[in-house]
Amino acid sequence: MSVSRAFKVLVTHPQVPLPALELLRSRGAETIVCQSVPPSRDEILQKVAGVDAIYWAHYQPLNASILDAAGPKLRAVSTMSSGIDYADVAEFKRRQIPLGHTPGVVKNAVADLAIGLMIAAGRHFHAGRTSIETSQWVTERIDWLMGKEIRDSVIGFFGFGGISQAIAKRLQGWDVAKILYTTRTRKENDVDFKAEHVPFERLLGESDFLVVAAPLTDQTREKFNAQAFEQMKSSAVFVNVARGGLVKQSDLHEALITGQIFAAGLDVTTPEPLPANDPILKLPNCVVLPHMGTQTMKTTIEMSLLAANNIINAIDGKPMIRSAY
Ligand SMILES: O=C(O)[C@H](O)CO
Repeated sequence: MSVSRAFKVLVTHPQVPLPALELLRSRGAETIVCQSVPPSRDEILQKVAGVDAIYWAHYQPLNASILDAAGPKLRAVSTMSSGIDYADVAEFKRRQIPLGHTPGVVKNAVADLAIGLMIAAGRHFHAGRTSIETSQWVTERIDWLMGKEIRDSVIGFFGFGGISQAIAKRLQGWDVAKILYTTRTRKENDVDFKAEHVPFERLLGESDFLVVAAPLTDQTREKFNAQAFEQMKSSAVFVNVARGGLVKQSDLHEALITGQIFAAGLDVTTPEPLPANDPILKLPNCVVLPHMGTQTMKTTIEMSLLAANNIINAIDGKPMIRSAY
């Protein structure tokens, strides 16, 4: 059933894919599209007054100041991201304003990238490239750039939602030794991936590749710190595709320098963007990417449509497809 009357949606970024805008418009939306790149808070605050819905397409704080500026007609907000650590979810709950986000559809693109990082870090892509650029291509050494294989390795996941499960599914054909994961409660479908639910200490102590794919919350913030790295194998490869805030980056830097762990692959850092002179970029055993896990056109369009459908459902008085609370 279509939405019966016109409603106004503020879209906070001019590059939201057209299919999502067309979907909103086909359901009666008047779309007010912000034009600034990067998005300007002033423009948002100026245009948001009186809208029925907000399509939040970037990572600026989504908090009471935006909700106040929107006013009493606001009935739906959806982000175009899976992670919503920049949103004040408690404030949405308090005001009973539906907040949607776009998990699920991001899993395949992020899983591909995570496996890329496992290989890139485990096999010294960064050091290899640097050695060419600095004329240090050491062909005479047999032990040069010796890396870690996924075959016969214990793969550990911190978090076992859609992204981890998409990685585990892909790895079924890679002859891994074991798949372990740590979450608050056991996932009933873990048998589908031959994965074992283990306490955090076992995950740290046994993983050859440890992949972080869990939301950033007060409970997970800086979970990977000096104490955690000390419990990991010196041969371990650490990969983070979640949020930089789950890792105490100075402790990771130390663990990589001292050989506490073997290597790291990071799609997310603190801060973002990472300054060009950040010490983590200088480490030969660390591959760093600029938070590009979902950056494929296919996934971006799926995320944009899910955000639009979240809004349409809420305006129709139905539950959002993926609600943040
Ligand atoms: O949360 C997400 O959707 C991805 O990390 C992109 O930010």
